[in-house]
Amino acid sequence: MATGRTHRPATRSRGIPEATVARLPLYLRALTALSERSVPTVSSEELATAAGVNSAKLRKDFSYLGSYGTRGVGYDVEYLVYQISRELGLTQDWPVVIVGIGNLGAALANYGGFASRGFRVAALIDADPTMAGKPVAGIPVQHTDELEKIITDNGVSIGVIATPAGAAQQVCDRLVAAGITSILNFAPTVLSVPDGVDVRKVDLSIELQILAFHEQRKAGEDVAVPEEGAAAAVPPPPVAPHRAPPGATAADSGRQGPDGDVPAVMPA
Ligand SMILES: NC(=O)c1ccc[n+]([C@@H]2O[C@H](COP(=O)([O-])OP(=O)(O)OC[C@H]3O[C@@H](n4cnc5c(N)ncnc54)[C@H](O)[C@@H]3O)[C@@H](O)[C@H]2O)c1
Repeated sequence: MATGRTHRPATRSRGIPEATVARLPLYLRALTALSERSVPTVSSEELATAAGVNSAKLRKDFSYLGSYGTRGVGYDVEYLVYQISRELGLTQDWPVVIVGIGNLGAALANYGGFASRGFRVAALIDADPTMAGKPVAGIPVQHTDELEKIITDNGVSIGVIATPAGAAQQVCDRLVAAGITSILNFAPTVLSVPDGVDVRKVDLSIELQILAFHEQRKAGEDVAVPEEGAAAAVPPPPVAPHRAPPGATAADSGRQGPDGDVPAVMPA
């Protein structure tokens, strides 16, 4: 039965803060680009700019990895790629199942970026019997009746939910009961999971709502300042009806900070 925690601890094992963990993929993406250009070393400032993070924060983050760079030389790009990949668990292959192969599930299945980052789509699962056996991205869709067997047979620990919101909790419960311990949820609903199961939520509409908030603010700032004495006749700028997403912090709902590191996609 799925109950309990829907949030995550502030720190993970080995004392790496969750905020640092959330920035590691940004460093890795920037480092991978440098590696592809055969750049051997990079300074903390250059890497911070490429990753969109403040350089002092970057140095602090890397200190958790035991990586301090060399004065006057910087960081060894290849070694940092290895170190961060190892820390993120990307030096091994992660089979992933996607449940709900509609518009979004099919798009995710077709996304080439998973495989290049070590995530192999092991199976596609859908409740619609007419889809069973039909290939999507070259993988035959399997019926939800097979869900538990698929997860066991493939040793899957990461599940992606792309079903309608109303089905997501039930799908989540089945995934967890079958042994899934990490879930990426695209359905617009809050999932309840037992301790030991991590949930990350992706909701593009929340991102758009936050952008709408800022657009509204900008429009308010553009309203001409009235001449003295006329102020009382002019209504104040509109108050944004922004509601913070579940789990969002004050920093999340604010504008992008000086570090430029507010993720485009909110953590669960
Ligand atoms: N997070 C985001 O930014 C984002 C963006 C787009 C869509 N969504 C959400 O993603 C979900 C899917 O959207 P879509 O446009 O692909 O919808 P869709 O209707 O095209 O696809 C949904 C699929 O889920 C299957 N399904 C339904 N119940 C199921 C169950 N119990 N088990 C397995 N499969 C089941 C359906 O057969 C269908 O193939 C929705 O919840 C939608 O709101 C999220």
